[in-house]
Amino acid sequence: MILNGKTLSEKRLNLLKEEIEESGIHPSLATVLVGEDPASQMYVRMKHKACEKVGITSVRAELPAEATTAEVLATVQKLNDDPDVSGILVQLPLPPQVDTQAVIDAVSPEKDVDGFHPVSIGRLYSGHPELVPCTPQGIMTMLAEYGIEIAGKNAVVVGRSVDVGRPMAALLLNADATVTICHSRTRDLTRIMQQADILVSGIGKARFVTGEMVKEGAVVIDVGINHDENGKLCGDVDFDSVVGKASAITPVPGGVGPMTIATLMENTLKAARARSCNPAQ
Ligand SMILES: Nc1nc2c(c(=O)[nH]1)N[C@@H](CN(C=O)c1ccc(C(=O)N[C@@H](CCC(=O)O)C(=O)O)cc1)CN2
Repeated sequence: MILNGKTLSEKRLNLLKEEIEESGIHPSLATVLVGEDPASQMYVRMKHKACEKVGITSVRAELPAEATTAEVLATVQKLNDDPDVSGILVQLPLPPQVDTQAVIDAVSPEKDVDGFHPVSIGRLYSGHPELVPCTPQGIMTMLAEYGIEIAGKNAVVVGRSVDVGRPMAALLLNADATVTICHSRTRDLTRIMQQADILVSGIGKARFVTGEMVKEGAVVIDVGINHDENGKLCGDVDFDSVVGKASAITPVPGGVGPMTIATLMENTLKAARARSCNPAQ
């Protein structure tokens, strides 16, 4: 079974549009883009397009590639203080001179629609998530929508990044999977991957995961955004060699990526709802 993130995200966005119309709430998302990285520019454009589709107001802050940490922090602070903004998204990666963690820490936890703030991460790891990072939450939505059971399964997450690997592991743990996180220093990586009922790869190596690394019937989730030697977009998973072995697999493109955007829209409504209950925030 191929898990179609493109179709599913469209379905979720249509539902969200209705929900927003009926809610009487006016969510708004502010994006912060520093520099002119073409991929980041494209992702930000996709986010604004999704906002338009579902009825979320969106505003953009753009800073030059040479912006300092202080300048980015001042932009975030302005958005924190703006009562018309319900969610703030700082597009990553930031240029090397900017202190990324300081910027993440500066976003008000109530507006942290990316779910990267330490408060959001703490809530997630304590088993009481509120705003959860969009890519892993999008994967959980996908698993639920396709009726894939998680409780009691062996889940292996390859990659320990703050935006994908770590929150993914926490979500799977909260859903009662037995979770192993692998990383660059993991020994016997192939043997561990072969034991996975659910395998999530977010390591950023083009077509690294091949058929012999995957257990028969495994669910394989590909978070990779890579380009192969011909410049073609591809994931971490060698789709052609894995598709025959997996019981379910996400393609790249058209798998996890669109779910990231749909989840961002859902998080923005969630943040706006919380503010409407507690306008003093
Ligand atoms: N602040 C954040 N920065 C980044 C995040 C994030 O969640 N928050 N994630 C990634 C990039 N990203 C969103 O920002 C993202 C990546 C890919 C897609 C997507 O839909 N990709 C398409 C293919 C698009 C193409 O043609 O290249 C797909 O997979 O089908 C959406 C969002 C890093 N930064």
